[in-house]
Amino acid sequence: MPGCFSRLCLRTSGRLRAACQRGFISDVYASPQGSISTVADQIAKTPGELERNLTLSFKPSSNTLKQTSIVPEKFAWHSRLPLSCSDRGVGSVLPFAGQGILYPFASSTSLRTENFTFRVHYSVAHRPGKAGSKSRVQSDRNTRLQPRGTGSTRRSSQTGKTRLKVLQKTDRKRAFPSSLSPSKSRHVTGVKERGKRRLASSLKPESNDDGERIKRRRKRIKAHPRDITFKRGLDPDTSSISLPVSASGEKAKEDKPLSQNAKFRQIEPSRELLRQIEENLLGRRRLLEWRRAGFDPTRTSPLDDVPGSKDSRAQIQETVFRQKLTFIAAAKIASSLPPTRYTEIAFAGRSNVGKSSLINSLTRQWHVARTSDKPGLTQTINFFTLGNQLCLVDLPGYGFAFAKDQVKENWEELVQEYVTSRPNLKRVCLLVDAKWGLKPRDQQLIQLMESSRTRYQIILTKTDLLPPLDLARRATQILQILKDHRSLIQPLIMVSSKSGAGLSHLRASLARVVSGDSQVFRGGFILATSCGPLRTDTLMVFP
Ligand SMILES: Nc1nc2c(ncn2[C@@H]2O[C@H](COP(=O)(O)OP(=O)(O)OP(=O)(O)O)[C@@H](O)[C@H]2O)c(=O)[nH]1
Ligand SMILES: [Mg+2]
Repeated sequence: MPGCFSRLCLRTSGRLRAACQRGFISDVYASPQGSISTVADQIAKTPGELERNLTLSFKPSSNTLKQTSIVPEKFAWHSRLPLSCSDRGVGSVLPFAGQGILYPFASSTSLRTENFTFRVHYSVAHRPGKAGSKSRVQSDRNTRLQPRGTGSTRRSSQTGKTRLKVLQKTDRKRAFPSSLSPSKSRHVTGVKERGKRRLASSLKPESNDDGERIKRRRKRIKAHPRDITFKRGLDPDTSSISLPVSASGEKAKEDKPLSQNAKFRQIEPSRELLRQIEENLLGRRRLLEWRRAGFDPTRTSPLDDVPGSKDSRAQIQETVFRQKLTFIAAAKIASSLPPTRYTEIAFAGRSNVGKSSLINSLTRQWHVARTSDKPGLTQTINFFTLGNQLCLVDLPGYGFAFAKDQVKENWEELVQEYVTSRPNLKRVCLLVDAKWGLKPRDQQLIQLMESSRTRYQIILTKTDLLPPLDLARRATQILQILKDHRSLIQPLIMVSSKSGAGLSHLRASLARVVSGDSQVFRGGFILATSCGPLRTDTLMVFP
């Protein structure tokens, strides 16, 4: 019985939470009010009485801990069973039996990181319907099946199971006075408890006596706005589209303008692009797929390793990217920019898009450029030399960042000045998060570079977070938006610093900057042609 408490959720005033999925707390959501650094527990997967230690390392920034509660987020059928919890950390715990909510009221107001160990005791009953395992939950669930005001059951004298039977009988009589076949009725009494619930809903009448269609209520799962686990990487406020059904039964498609999400899904990517994504294992993939292709998922940036190789550094194809990456200067103001000795390639984009990570993974020299999951870490223009030929420039990001407005304005102005007036800047790699696509601030920078004739190339990052089809749509969408831009350098390249997918393409493309034979192609994608999925020696352009 997997996934009993499939998600636990830690909330502080509804803003701070840690989600637990498939038995492990895997995602951590932080807020400006505090942060959780480590959460570890394995939640029950088998029926029975269980006790577990749930340890949270939590750093409050104000007296927020008082309101912290642990809530099983996805209420499973057994979640009404009593839970109990005792506290071995700071504060006390009030078990809220019957509701499945644990309230640890902590008295601590210190701003230090604290470890709280909760001894969570929960009893997990057998699944309803299995022999000898009728529980209180079962009858609770059955009670919920009963619509209000039917009057067909008497609470005091009937068990949940009997009530369900009576309810089904009366419902069927009303909806299908004579049409229900005997075989179907046998089926109704024969199926297990879970099946009964589905059947009961399927037996509901779809139209009344006048032939009018009755609106069926769609079940909407309300997710936390920052929870993108089951979303397809699109705008959070446009995730669910329901087309209303008019009285005549026609869908009012024309009346309502399509949402951003619906428009996005209408994009049809080309076959070449889809093939390229498949061949290079771009997009969100299972580890199994990586293994089948001969990659070792335990390595850093695994898809950037040629299968079977032991020395990953030696496998970097473009010789220029094998050389040592050295930090030489950081500029906060225009006057502190270093002299123009090297050919420069700059990495621009929104904060947290993965600029610094890309510089590290391109050279496979980790931790040279500093990275963080907090937007706004890079606040100066950082120059890194690669041998004596090339300089990779890590620009501060624009958009949301944890920095003062004045500081942000200063660095944004500096970036604009740098990309428009630096004489030895040969290319700007404009990084776009594959999940969010081009944003207005990206378009502003593009306009600026168009007017100053700075050459730029679009690099889609974090491609490992998106399903392959959505990734292809995103690439197509961006190329459509930018199809008439003159300074845009093709091809658009999709990479993931985490998985290493697409990095060899980017190296090949950037190596041309050094050799001086970069061209502006009009509308195309690159396709790798070689023996292995990532041995890209030949680049072809498909218009
Ligand atoms: N899943 C995934 N995460 C990534 C990828 N690239 C970067 N990240 C993560 O994104 C976060 C931000 O990365 P950075 O390289 O610091 O981003 P940045 O653009 O330099 O950010 P600023 O310096 O704030 O402008 C880090 O937590 C990285 O681990 C990627 O390809 N896939
Ligand atoms: Mg950075």
